[in-house]
Amino acid sequence: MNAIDVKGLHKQIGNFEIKDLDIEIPKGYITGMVGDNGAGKSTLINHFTGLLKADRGDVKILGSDDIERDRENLLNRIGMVFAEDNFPEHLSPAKLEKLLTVYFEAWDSAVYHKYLDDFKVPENTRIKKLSTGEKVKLSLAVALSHNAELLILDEPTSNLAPTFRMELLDILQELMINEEITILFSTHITSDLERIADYIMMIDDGEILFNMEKEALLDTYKKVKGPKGMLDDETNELLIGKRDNSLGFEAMSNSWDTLQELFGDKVIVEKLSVDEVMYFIKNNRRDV
Ligand SMILES: Nc1ncnc2c1ncn2[C@@H]1O[C@H](COP(=O)(O)OP(=O)(O)OP(=O)(O)O)[C@@H](O)[C@H]1O
Repeated sequence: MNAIDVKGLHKQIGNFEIKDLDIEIPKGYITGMVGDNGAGKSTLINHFTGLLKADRGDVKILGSDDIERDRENLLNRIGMVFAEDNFPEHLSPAKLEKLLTVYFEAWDSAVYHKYLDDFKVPENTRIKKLSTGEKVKLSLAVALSHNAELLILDEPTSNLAPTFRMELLDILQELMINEEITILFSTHITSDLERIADYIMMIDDGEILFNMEKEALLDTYKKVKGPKGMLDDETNELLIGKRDNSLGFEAMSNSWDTLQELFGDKVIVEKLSVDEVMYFIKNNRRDV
C-alpha cells in the first residue's frame, strides 16, 4: 500500500521540467529525498500538497486522486513543514492555536503544548520575533499535533542546530514505532537519511535517478577501487560513474563480487555512503 502514488507526472515551469515521473512512497516508512539545489524536490513536494497542478499525469495521495476536491480532508491528514512557514507573523504560538483548533478536526492541544515545551519555543512571543530555528520547530509542533497520517517535510533539518536535529530524528523514529505514519522528507544532510530513512529517493534535473530501500541500496551497490590498467572494456562495463585518479580508479558497482572473483585482492570493495552513491550516479549521467 502506498501513501503517495505518482504516475507519469509532468510539469513545465519556465525552463525547468519534471519529466514523466512514476513514484511510489510506501505507507508506514520514512522516505528521504535527496538531490542538488534546483533538482526539483520542492516542485515535486508542491504537487503532493496541492500547491502545484501537474500538466499531465496522476498524483494519488492517501487514496485520493483529486487533491483539489479533497483538499480540506487531505490537509487534515497531512502534516507539513516547509523551510519557510506561512503562519500569521503577528500571532504568538499560543494565539495561533486558536486558529488551528478550528482548522484541524483532530487537533490535540496537549500534544501541541508538550512539543512547544520540549522544543523550547516561547508560547507568548510573536512569530515574527522567533528565530529561524524556532519557526521550524513551531511548524514541526503543528505538523505533529493533528494526528497526521503523512508527514511531508521539506528540508526540515537545514536550519536546526545539530543537537536538536538529532532530537528531531529520534522523535520521527519514535512516531514510526508508535503509530502507523508515513514520512517523506527532503534534505541535503545525507547523514540524516543514513540515520533514519527506510527508502532513499534521488532526484536530479526533474528525473528520479533511484528510489530504493536504503539497506538494499547499500547492500547491492558497493564502492570498488583498483590500480591503473587493471580493467578491460568488459570489466569497465561493470562500473558506474568511474573516476580515475593518480593511483587507479574508483567507482560504484553492483557486480563487485564478480570483480572480486576476477581480480582478488587487487580490487578493494567498501561500503558506500549516500553521498558517494549520489556522486557516482551523477558522474555516470555525465559520462553517458
Ligand atoms: N515559479 C517558478 N518559475 C520558474 N522557475 C521555477 C519556479 N519555481 C521553481 N523553478 C525552478 O525549478 C527548478 C527546481 O526548483 P526546486 O525548488 O523544486 O528545487 P529543489 O530541489 O527544491 O532545490 P533546493 O535544494 O535548492 O531547495 C529550479 O531550477 C527553479 O529555479
